[in-house]
Amino acid sequence: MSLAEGRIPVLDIAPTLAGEPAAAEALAERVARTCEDTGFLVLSGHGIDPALPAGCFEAAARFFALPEEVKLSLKVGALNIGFLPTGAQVIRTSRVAEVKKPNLNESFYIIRDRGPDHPDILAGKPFVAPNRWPPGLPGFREATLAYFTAMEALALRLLPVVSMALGMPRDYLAGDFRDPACTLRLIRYQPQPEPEEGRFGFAPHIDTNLITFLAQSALPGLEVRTREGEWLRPPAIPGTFVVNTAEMLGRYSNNRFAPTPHRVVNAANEMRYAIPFFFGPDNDAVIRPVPSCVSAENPACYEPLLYEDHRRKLNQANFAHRQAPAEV
Ligand SMILES: O=C(O)CCC(=O)C(=O)O
Ligand SMILES: [Fe+2]
Repeated sequence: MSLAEGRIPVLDIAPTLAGEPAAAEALAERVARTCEDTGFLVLSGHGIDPALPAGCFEAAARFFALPEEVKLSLKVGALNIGFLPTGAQVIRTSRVAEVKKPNLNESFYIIRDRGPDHPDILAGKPFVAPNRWPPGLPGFREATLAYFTAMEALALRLLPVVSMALGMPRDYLAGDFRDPACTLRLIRYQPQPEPEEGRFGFAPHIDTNLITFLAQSALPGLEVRTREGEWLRPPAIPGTFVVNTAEMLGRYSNNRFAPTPHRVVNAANEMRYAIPFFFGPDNDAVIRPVPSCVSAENPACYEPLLYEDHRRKLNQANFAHRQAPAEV
């Protein structure tokens, strides 16, 4: 086994999903060890029909091939729902690197699908609004939502493993994930065959949710920074998912499972596509370090945090169109 494979292990979750005795405990142990190190792992045996990510990648390619004016008519507004053109995201909140140049990607964000008369929308709940579906793309909505639904279900089935990896009872986190804030982001990266200082498909960053699921992209480009400062590529095994820990798991674990910086450079001569699924807590969940990760010697590093407050702050910092002109 190469060093990279050892630090980003491939974990077969089929025994856990089948409910085999002691499988979830054994998986939780391996997850914990990896989360203490790189925070990246690869899932096999997940039971997701390969047609679902394939259909979502295909939908992404069809969307980004639309004329620019059609895509711009779906441009994100106050919330990250819809189209984010190239150049609109600068990771100002990165603690990893000073990032000044915009990412060389364009994105399309989809959240849980709610019609305009959905009770959450009528109630004015924060961070909910109808999705912005592109016209003239038959099957796009169905393919992306089928993928969204399958990934949310998988994430919820793994939540007990995350609780156990934290050293808590299997249902400990369930109360914070009754209506989890999930986002499916379709991404197209421009080719970047010539390296350029400080220019990335996606600049070094950590994810801000709980855990992220990445169906394997057809092209390489994703790199993960170890604590020693080396950049590793996760094993690119077709049909698996790369999973990474994000900021809220860092908070729950009182930094025991600190999220790991990662970046994307698409050095190929063609477009690279990615379809990350971001799984996060309920918007009204209050994230606190869990008791098993706090002690007299290791006091809580974080105050309780309302997840929607966290999202509000990020929403303003990283996206050019939501900033006061003086800050841009
Ligand atoms: O494109 C990828 O492989 C990773 C994308 C990513 O890190 C993100 O969207 O947060
Ligand atoms: Fe990321």
